[in-house]
Amino acid sequence: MAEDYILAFDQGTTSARAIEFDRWGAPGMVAQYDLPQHYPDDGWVEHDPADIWRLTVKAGQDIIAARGRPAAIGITNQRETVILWDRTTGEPLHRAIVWQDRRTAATTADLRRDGAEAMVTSKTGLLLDPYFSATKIAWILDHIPGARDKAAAGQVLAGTVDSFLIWHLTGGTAHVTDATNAARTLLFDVDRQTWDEELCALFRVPMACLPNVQDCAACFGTTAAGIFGDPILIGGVAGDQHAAMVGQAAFAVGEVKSTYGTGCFALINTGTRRQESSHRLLSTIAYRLDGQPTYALEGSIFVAGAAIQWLRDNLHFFEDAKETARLAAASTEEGRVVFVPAFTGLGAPYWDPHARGAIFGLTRDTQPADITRAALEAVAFQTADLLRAMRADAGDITRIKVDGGMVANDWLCQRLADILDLEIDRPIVTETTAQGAAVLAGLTVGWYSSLDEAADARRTEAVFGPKMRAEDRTAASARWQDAVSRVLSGPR
Ligand SMILES: Nc1ncnc2c1ncn2[C@@H]1O[C@H](COP(=O)(O)OP(=O)(O)O)[C@@H](O)[C@H]1O
Ligand SMILES: O=P(O)(O)OC[C@H](O)CO
Repeated sequence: MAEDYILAFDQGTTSARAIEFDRWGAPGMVAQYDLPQHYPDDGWVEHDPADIWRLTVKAGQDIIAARGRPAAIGITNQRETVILWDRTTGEPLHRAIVWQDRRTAATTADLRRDGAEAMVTSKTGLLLDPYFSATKIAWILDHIPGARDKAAAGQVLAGTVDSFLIWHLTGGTAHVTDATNAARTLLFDVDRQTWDEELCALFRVPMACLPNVQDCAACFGTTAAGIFGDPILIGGVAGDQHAAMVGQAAFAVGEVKSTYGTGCFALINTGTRRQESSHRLLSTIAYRLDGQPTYALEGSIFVAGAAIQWLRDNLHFFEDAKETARLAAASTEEGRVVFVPAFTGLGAPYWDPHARGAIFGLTRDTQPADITRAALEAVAFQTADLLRAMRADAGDITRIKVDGGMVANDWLCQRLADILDLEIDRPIVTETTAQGAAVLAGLTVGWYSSLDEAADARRTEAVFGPKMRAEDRTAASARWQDAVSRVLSGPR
């Protein structure tokens, strides 16, 4: 079925995936390769750009070898992660510094102490936290000998993972990104829709390093001959959480999607006028089409599925994440064990990069099943913290659309419904991130005339409703709040 499918790349934190989507939004063949993680120091997380490139190309080649040439390519990616590379050779200056990395916590704390946060938040919708790209770019420029001189001479290009991939896919001809990825850097004015001189000066990032910013559905370039055979148009790009808004068809004001992968990211559509948060949520771009941004409020949790991976890889509680549903159901303790997985600090609404993880309530008979259950419950409690802030900012929420690797877990979906006290709507296609990238590319090549037309593809597979007694929910939430208060680092 050559040219009758869109090839969507989902370059996530833990894997490089390529997925085939047809016109009706149905996924076909999937090629996936795990991405090696590097943890060189406490709170540091890196990826090798050569791995990101090699595994992405390999995944794409697998699909194209089996299915022929696609009509277009869509790209979605882990956000905030930055790569700097040489304009002539394409050689990276350093490993990618990943969104979870906290090495620049002192820089953002200093800037906050200097009173910069109000200006930064009003322009970017973000907060001063090491999560975002700007301080990571400056760190590489400051720590690689000669990098600042090279950047001053115009020899260094910087970008998020989409930008790095597109530059290489187009044979070094297109240095571009999309508005949603740009909006995560701390360097992009989300009202004026441009890189901002004052922000670039504050974070010491030369503007000349930054890519051109385009709509999410646009011509980003064509692949260089040879990588995937004949050239293919790259027609859609969005950060993964934004692509998931598209895949989940969360187009109406007030619609919420929450994605459960390595981390958890909940976004509520706030329409074409940007709304600022009064409760430490981020104000970001959901997607931008024809120059018009649609905005969202976002709550970001750094550790969701990553806690499951930690139980699997470090504590060897199980071999496959799938086993967690059975283990959690087998746990007989009633929520006495509370696990705060603040491995790399806490995100929204706490924003504490110095917090670290802890498990409370252990007794002589605590079993792996109890700790596994607590790891899944932590995902629900953290989402509850986000939704509390979201409701305070944006009004009532009665249903959320969920997706991501973790929502295959029925126990977790039921727990989410119980703790959040609302309906959890799980779609048939849970690869909504890649689906969103395919939809954006489909808009560019004329498969769809509007987002709404593409949205017809979304179908609900299951709805989980709350079953927990209100007093049990209140007691469980109080245990969680108490545990969180114990891991917060306090004023520094
Ligand atoms: N059945 C499951 N129950 C709980 N967690 C799961 C399950 N399946 C996968 N996960 C977790 O989900 C994450 C993978 O989800 P995915 O959406 O692929 O992540 P990412 O895009 O961040 O790489 C992993 O952290 C894994 O531990
Ligand atoms: O790769 P994921 O799916 O964990 O998403 C990472 C986020 O984009 C980080 O902000």
